[in-house]
Amino acid sequence: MSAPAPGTRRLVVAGALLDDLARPRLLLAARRHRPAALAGRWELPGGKAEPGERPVQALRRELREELGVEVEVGAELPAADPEGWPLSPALVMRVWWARVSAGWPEPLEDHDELRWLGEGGWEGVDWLAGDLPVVRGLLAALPGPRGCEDGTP
Ligand SMILES: Nc1nc2c([nH]c(=O)n2[C@H]2C[C@H](O)[C@@H](COP(=O)(O)OP(=O)(O)OP(=O)(O)O)O2)c(=O)[nH]1
Repeated sequence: MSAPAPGTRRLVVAGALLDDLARPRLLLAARRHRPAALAGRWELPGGKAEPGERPVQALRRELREELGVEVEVGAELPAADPEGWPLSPALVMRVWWARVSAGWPEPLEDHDELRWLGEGGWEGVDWLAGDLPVVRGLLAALPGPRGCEDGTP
């Protein structure tokens, strides 16, 4: 299959919401209840950027609409593809580390459950297929013995 032409996929933005950006332990996962084809599967909260909308601005809007929170946005999780993490032939996703700065996350729109996944449990829900490499990328990017560094002081 040939790669999609650059810029033809719709951008999805998502937050890897942590309890603490400097010493992450908990990651927030959200279970979709719609559409039917995705219901019951878990994802990172976020959504589609509108045409002309800056990606981080879109992320803040989506998290406000979906979870009712304001966030501190950290670094982006780099993907091998400069456009982001492929989700489907039509969708590509960019992901930022983030932390809730105001409010408490509630499943207000597309989700019926939110779960803070603890250490060792980040892969333990039924993620949407495109999210598995992302979650592994998040784990690999964690500092210290859990991640790509060997933890040697
Ligand atoms: N938000 C989010 N969407 C994901 C992830 N993984 C994944 O495959 N997707 C897919 C599911 C959807 O097909 C698409 C995101 O669309 P969405 O329905 O959340 O977008 P939206 O809130 O802007 O809603 P709409 O405009 O389509 O009504 O990307 C993920 O981790 N987070």
